[in-house]
Amino acid sequence: MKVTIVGAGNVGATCADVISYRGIASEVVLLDIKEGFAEGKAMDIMQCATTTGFNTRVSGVTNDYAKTANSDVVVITSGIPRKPGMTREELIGINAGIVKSVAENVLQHSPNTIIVVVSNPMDTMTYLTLKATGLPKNRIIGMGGALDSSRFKYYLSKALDKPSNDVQGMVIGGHGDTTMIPLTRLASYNGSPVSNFLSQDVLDKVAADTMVGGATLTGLLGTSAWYAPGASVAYLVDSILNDQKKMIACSVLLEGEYGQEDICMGVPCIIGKNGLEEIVDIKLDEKEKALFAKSADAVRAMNGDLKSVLA
Ligand SMILES: NC(=O)c1ccc[n+]([C@@H]2O[C@H](COP(=O)([O-])OP(=O)(O)OC[C@H]3O[C@@H](n4cnc5c(N)ncnc54)[C@H](O)[C@@H]3O)[C@@H](O)[C@H]2O)c1
Ligand SMILES: O=C(O)C[C@H](O)C(=O)O
Repeated sequence: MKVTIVGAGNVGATCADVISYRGIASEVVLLDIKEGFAEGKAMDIMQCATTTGFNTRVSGVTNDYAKTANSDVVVITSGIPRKPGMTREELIGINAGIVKSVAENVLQHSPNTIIVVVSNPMDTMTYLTLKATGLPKNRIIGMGGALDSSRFKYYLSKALDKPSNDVQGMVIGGHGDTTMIPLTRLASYNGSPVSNFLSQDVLDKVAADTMVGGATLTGLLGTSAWYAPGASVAYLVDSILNDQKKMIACSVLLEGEYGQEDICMGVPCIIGKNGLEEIVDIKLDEKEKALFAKSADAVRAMNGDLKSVLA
């Protein structure tokens, strides 16, 4: 199976590293516009093959889309990341043009591919990719919820003082500091509701920390995060390539689901060899439904800024 990752920066290269290390795909192509950069990242990753024992072939190219031909999955991580103090939404001006041209280029050589959109503001970039390419909704998947959910489980595990892998939880809604919806009511510690162990105040703090999880890391690192983002993309790609049918919160086109139309937002999705295979209705309560509607209003307002790019 072949995966192309466009944008060999922090997230793209980490994703390539995790995919190869875990043997998720037989071939990974990294593509970047910076001369020699993807080639260098690929060479560095390939020099781990004997020490970590993987067989994936990783190569890098400078803007040569012919080398990406017949990819099963294409991941778009090209574009600029935010700096401390910025929101993801402020990236739209530069990233919209990049994402649109990248999506058009990859489809020329991989017309049947499934596209995973990572560049921010991710929900709007996913919507843009869908509108610009006209691909069916199952083949355009935005990655954000997998990452936000992993951060949610991290903060829950810290509050519980128990291992992350014993904690279950999901974040839906927009992938933004104010639009994410960590579902604390449904989160559990090995099947027991976390509210059995944590007070409402602590749960509210966990949700608040989760929502600004990316901003916190951006403040610490000076640019946005990459280890968990790269690993989250690899997790999603694994579910596609190996037809795992995992339920993962992904940004996909809603056509009535969760009360929304003509918008891409994070909802629980079954992800398999066809990409998006099902949107699962997890029965939100009235409060969660109201939060989802408010989140949708914000994402829709952001999508309004795409008019000139889509014209
Ligand atoms: N959805 C998420 O959960 C999530 C998580 C982390 C980062 N991100 C986003 O992913 C994007 C990348 O983040 P990063 O930290 O890897 O940034 P980065 O600056 O390290 O890497 C971006 C790379 O894209 C390349 N690039 C720019 N324009 C290109 C083009 N037209 N074609 C090919 N390559 C091009 C750059 O040369 C650079 O190497 C940002 O927009 C960031 O906000 C999203
Ligand atoms: O925070 C960012 O800007 C990058 C990414 O969306 C993240 O959540 O890490």
